Amino acid sequence: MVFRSEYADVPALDVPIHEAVLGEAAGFGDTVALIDGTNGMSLTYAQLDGFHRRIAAALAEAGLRKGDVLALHSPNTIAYPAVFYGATRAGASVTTVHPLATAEEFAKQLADSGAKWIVTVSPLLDTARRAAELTGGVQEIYVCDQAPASEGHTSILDMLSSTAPEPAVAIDPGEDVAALPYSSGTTGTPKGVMLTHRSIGTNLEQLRPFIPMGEADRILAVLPFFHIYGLTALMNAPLRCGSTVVVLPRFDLAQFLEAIQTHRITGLYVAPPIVLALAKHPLVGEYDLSSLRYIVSAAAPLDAELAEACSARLGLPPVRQAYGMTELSPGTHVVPLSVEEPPAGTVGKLLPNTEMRIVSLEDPARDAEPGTDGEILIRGPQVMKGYLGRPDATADMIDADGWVHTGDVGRTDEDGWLYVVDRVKELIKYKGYQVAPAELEALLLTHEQVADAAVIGVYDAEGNEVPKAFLVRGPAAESLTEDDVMAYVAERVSPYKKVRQAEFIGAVPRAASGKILRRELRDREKTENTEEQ
Ligand SMILES: CC(C)(COP(=O)(O)OP(=O)(O)OC[C@H]1O[C@@H](n2cnc3c(N)ncnc32)[C@H](O)[C@@H]1OP(=O)(O)O)[C@@H](O)C(=O)NCCC(=O)NCCSC(=O)/C=C/c1ccc(O)cc1
Repeated sequence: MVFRSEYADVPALDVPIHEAVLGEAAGFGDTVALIDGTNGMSLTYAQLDGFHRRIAAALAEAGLRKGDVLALHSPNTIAYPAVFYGATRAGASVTTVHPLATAEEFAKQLADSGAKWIVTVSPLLDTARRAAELTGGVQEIYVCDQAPASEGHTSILDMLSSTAPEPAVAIDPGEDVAALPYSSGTTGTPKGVMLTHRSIGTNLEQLRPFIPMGEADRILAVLPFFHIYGLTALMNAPLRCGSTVVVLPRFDLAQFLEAIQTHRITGLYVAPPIVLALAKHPLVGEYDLSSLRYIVSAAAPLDAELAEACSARLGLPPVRQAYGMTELSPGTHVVPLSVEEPPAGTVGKLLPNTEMRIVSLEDPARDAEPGTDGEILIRGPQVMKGYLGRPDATADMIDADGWVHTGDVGRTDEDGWLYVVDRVKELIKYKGYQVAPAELEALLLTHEQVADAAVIGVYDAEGNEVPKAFLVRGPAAESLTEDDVMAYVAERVSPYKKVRQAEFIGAVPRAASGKILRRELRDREKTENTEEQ
């Protein structure tokens, strides 16, 4: 059975993303577009419009051409949007990079995406330089700020006085890639997700009616712009509507609460760990959060009781969930703000122009019985173009009829509300960040004393899903401890990918094909936990 959206279709947005978002910017004039929540510096819409055009001109003058890939390697700053839209206006695809990526992780992304240009911030310049050295291929590294440490690198602040002509690049919104975020999808290591101007823009149109934004809205951007969630909900959507975006570079609870109070924030887009803090942390009571009108949570499963505790404590309507994934630009479901009492735990209803199937877990060729659990399949204009340079991985993810196999397990109720209940993909979600078991397993096998390794997600005492490694000792590795191995990994990956639990076992369970039997490890984990209780 194909579920279709109950909402009327919206037209595809067939313009480049910088036009879709900043088309009205000049008209918003002196309205404040962006505020740095750490120091109060701000940019108006007229400045954002002018600055992104100058950056486009300077990049084109430096030799950036349509189809080039530019790596944007920065925490959230007020300069981030100007660089992003400047790059797309010059014809680039922007690959967004985690600011805490190690040089080796960054180098892999540079090599895979073929990036020729890097824009970073001076505190991260060393990592960017090392990554560029490891790959070759990078023509120039720019910085967003000005600091003695970045001498010899052009700052985008210098670009603002460029007198070069603004490039007029012909962009085909349905074909040309605007953003190239990395995601591991349902299996394997991170891959470049090709999101076209049209898929991102149309998804903005699909989402707009349900969480409307306007000039009076003040949105807090603490989730990262480099993930499609932040890029869409915290950058593209509010800047398109003349709202004000208050930007924070990382999540620090006191700074976050202070920013809500000082800037009279009206809307929060968060992930479950922030809902937890808002529901439980004593510090929350010390701030005036009365400006808040709504909270949206996405990126990972949100416990219904926790959501209820959060909205009750803050005197707000229920926390609205949304569902989607990077490969879907990202949204497919949302709980509309206009629905006052959505059922507890739902991630929402299908967005316009979007279709869904829920297929049997035993026999994917069959639909699951109505109301029962099955894998969620999605079709719609927000589906990615594919994984860059990986036709096989793309074909595994998008079938011949255009359905994306999400790897998430869900069911609907009789009113069409979707509930996500489990996951069949091997991916681990640490606080809404993807951790690919295959990537950690490959790294663990580079440890001289580890003979074999498998990684699955387990839950820690706070209810966070965390990576756990099952390890087989190599010969002469009797003295190797779990802590040694965890420290080895921690030195080589971004902090969110750390292995946070480990256990030695006799052998990793594998199928005849060599494939790790993760279910056996999960069952083993469950049995051990039951025995402990
Ligand atoms: C704000 C969070 C929730 C919590 O932050 P945290 O507590 O600092 O933890 P981190 O996970 O960021 O950091 C891991 C470690 O790095 C450390 N860290 C941290 N920033 C630093 C630092 N700048 N220096 C140095 N150490 C540091 C941090 O202290 C921590 O240390 P440790 O635990 O001791 O290893 C953070 O995890 C976070 O941003 N998560 C969300 C990720 C995210 O946006 N995912 C979206 C994927 S796309 C998607 O799902 C789309 C859905 C969607 C669906 C439908 C829609 O309509 C729209 C969207």
